[in-house]
Formats: sequence, C-alpha cells, structure tokens
Amino acid sequence: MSEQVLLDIQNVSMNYQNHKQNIAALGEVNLKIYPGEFVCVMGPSGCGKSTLLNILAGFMAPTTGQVLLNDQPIKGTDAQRGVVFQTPPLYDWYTVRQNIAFGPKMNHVPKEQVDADVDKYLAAVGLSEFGDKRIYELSGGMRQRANIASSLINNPDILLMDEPFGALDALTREQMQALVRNLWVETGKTIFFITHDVDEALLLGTHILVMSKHPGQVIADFPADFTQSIVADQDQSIRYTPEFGEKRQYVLDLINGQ
Ligand SMILES: Nc1ncnc2c1ncn2[C@@H]1O[C@H](COP(=O)(O)OP(=O)(O)OP(=O)(O)O)[C@@H](O)[C@H]1O
Repeated sequence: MSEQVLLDIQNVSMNYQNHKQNIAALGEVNLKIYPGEFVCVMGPSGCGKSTLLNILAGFMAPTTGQVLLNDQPIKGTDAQRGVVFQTPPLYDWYTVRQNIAFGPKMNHVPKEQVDADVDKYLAAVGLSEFGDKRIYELSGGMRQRANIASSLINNPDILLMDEPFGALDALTREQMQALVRNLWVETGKTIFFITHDVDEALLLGTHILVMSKHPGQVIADFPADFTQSIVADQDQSIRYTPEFGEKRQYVLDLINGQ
C-alpha cells in the first residue's frame, strides 16, 4: 500500500439544524484512507454513517473540519468520487448501455471512447448480454451491477458505497460481494463501504471502522485480511475459522454493547 494519503478526514463533525432542534449527527472524526484500501464502516442505526459518506461525496459541508482528497479540500460533488446507494439512481426508460454512457457523455467524452468504455464496464459487471435491456426489465442485482458500472466508467479515485446490497436477497448479495471484491482487485480502486452486516464487512474490508451511537465517532479502527485470503484461495472457507468468529464477535459486542 502506498504511503500517500488519498482521503484525509480532519476534525469532521456534523450538526443538523431542524425545526429549531440541533441534532449532533457526527462527533469529531479523524481518519486517513490510503489508495487501494477497502474500508468497511459499521455502527448502530442513526450513528452518522451516511452523514459521513455524504460529506465525503461533497453533497454537504461538515459543521467543523475538512476533508482533503489528494491534498485538495472537497468543496462539492465531482467525478473523482463515485457514489453507489442502495437504490440505484438509474433512468428506468433508458437502456443499460445508455445509463452507463450518461456520465461520460455529459463530460463530452468522444463517442468511440464512450462506446468502448461501456463495453468494458458491461463486461466487468457481467452485463454484456443485457446492454440493450431497459432498466425496468432488470432484477435488483442487475440494476446494482449497472449502477456500479455507471460509477466506475467515470474512473473515480474512490467509490463510496452506502449499503449497496441492503435490498438484495442473500444469494444475490453473496454474488454481488464477490463481484465488488473482484472489481476492487482488478481496478485497484479505493472503496468506502457502509454496511449493517458484520460478515459482509469482514469478508470484504481491509480496513474496518466501527462507529458509536450519536454523535457518531469511530470507536474501533483495525485492519483485516480475510478478503485477501479469499482472493488468494479463491474460496470463502476462512469465514468458518476461529479468527473470523472472534473478529465477528468483537464487532458485534462493540455495536450491541452501546
Ligand atoms: N437531513 C437531516 N436533517 C436532520 N437530521 C438528520 C438528517 N439526516 C440525518 N439526520 C440525523 O442524523 C443522525 C445520523 O443519521 P445518518 O443517516 O447519517 O445515520 P446512519 O448511521 O447512516 O443510519 P442508518 O444506519 O439507519 O442508515 C440521525 O439521528 C438522523 O436522524
């Protein structure tokens, strides 16, 4: 892993002002994310995970502190950060191909380049045969594949994923986890991934964060290497080892003990 910090989160906190109420959503968060990390974030409902992701995406500014991406302060949204939500924001009546091409077209990328890139990312997410289908004709898992392709085609420095598989059935979810792990290996992208599922976090992440109840703060921050073992062994049997069970219990105790 390179020593160059990709994302530097400095004294970031967030208070929402609503109907004269002040909601302290995020306490002070300080965190460094390095290129190529797969960061998985967990914590109880309402602890500020999405708030933090929205700040990293540039959808809103923090109340205090700042976030630097490659040493430059984040001041709004841009293509350096791709965002993947649980509900894909795709155009239902456009084809998969048109949806994936949308971002590059808006950025005036030449047509031949867009066509080649769409083919590449359709293949990367396993949708080569579905490029001409309209979004409403797709299953939930296929929509999320199209969503991931439409983020990756913009070549972001970091992919921000907010419970991307939360609405999928267990089998599709496992397939999507394998897909994202493979894309992470193939593209070398940095991923910031929010999940409620401790197994999912440990099976994917190289850097695990657990947050406290609100105002949310990072109460555990540790490396994990289960995902590298899965890549090396091409199987998931590591999830049945005592080490995996111990880590899972440690995280569950942190979350449930709040
Ligand atoms: N726009 C908003 N205005 C006011 N309060 C908000 C707003 N968005 C979030 N909150 C509050 O901020 C806190 C953190 O919310 P956030 O959605 O970031 O948590 P979360 O950890 O992502 O939750 P979940 O796991 O349930 O998705 C909660 O108390 C929530 O009610």
